[in-house]
Amino acid sequence: MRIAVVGGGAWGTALAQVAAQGGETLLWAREPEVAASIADTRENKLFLPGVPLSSAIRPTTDLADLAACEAWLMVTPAQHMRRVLEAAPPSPRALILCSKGIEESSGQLLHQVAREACPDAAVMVLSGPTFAHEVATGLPTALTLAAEIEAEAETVRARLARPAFRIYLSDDVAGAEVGGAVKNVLAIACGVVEGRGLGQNARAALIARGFAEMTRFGLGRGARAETLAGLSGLGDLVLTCSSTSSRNFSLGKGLGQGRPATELMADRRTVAEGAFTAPVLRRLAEQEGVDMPIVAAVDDLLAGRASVDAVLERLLSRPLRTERA
Ligand SMILES: NC(=O)c1ccc[n+]([C@@H]2O[C@H](COP(=O)([O-])OP(=O)(O)OC[C@H]3O[C@@H](n4cnc5c(N)ncnc54)[C@H](O)[C@@H]3O)[C@@H](O)[C@H]2O)c1
Ligand SMILES: O=P(O)(O)OC[C@H](O)CO
Repeated sequence: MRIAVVGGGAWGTALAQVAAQGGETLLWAREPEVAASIADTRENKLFLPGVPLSSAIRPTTDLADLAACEAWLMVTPAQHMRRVLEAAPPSPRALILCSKGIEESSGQLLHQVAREACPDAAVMVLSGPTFAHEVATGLPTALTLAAEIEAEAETVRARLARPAFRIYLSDDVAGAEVGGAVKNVLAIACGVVEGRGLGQNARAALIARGFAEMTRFGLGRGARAETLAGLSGLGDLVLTCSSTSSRNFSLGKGLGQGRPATELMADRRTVAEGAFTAPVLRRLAEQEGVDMPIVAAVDDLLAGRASVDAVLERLLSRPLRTERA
């Protein structure tokens, strides 16, 4: 199975590094300087500096080259995936979604976007606690590959899995996606706690109550509770809420230190998906009557509608209730 990775950011480059262990791997990058940097120096200086890359990664900026590959790993930012698929050659056999987010314009999860754009492809979701720089340097990592057609998923797993890149199969596509999308918003909230100096107790409370929000939203979208409690949900939530290696956590830390979102978002070349997921997730939750107060607080902070102290007071003055509510 010939693999193409679509997106030359940190995660696309790390995934190409894994796939290249099993044979030549195409890496489509939007930026000519990224393709040139990989071809000339075997390093993605812009998005994954300092990691020597395999000679089996073949960089390109031409989407037409994807036609030669049976499986595409989609690793563009979530808001750009549909446009890239529409500009690419006709459907591959397998489309493996590795981005984390919800399409703002349609409110769709990415597997729904992919099905619309590529109706003939077997659509899968690959997600879990996976900092790109750790994967690219071969540190042990485990993740979930969710697909409706198990045989296709097994073929993809056989091509990609390595001892230090452990892939667990699931048939809960929506569940694997919801976890990755929602945890980015919650990681911003945990960053705020860190930046404002609110303490470790507050961060643990946010993780647990944030997980309750993720579960409520996910169950409403047909996700299963055990998927949300697995690698792509709780596992990724714990990782991203605990480290400044997370771009989402770092963004939240800046907000907690009192810097405005506009300043923190200006000129950044890397993507903090939670900033794009928060408004659409809040909108969907309100439409569907799902209580997500932490997500709403992050949305207000990002939009500059409320200060850290105001959202904190709002969260702390909510009525006391049972834990399962
Ligand atoms: N970095 C990680 O550790 C990691 C791990 C798992 C999942 N992800 C997810 O992977 C996705 C990509 O993140 P990343 O970390 O590889 O990116 P990045 O922040 O390293 O780089 C930004 C990427 O956005 C692309 N981009 C910018 N504007 C674009 C446009 N108009 N059209 C298409 N692409 C455009 C750039 O080409 C580049 O590939 C995100 O959804 C992210 O949540 C990231
Ligand atoms: O740096 P972040 O916050 O985009 O997180 C990266 C990955 O999603 C962690 O699994």
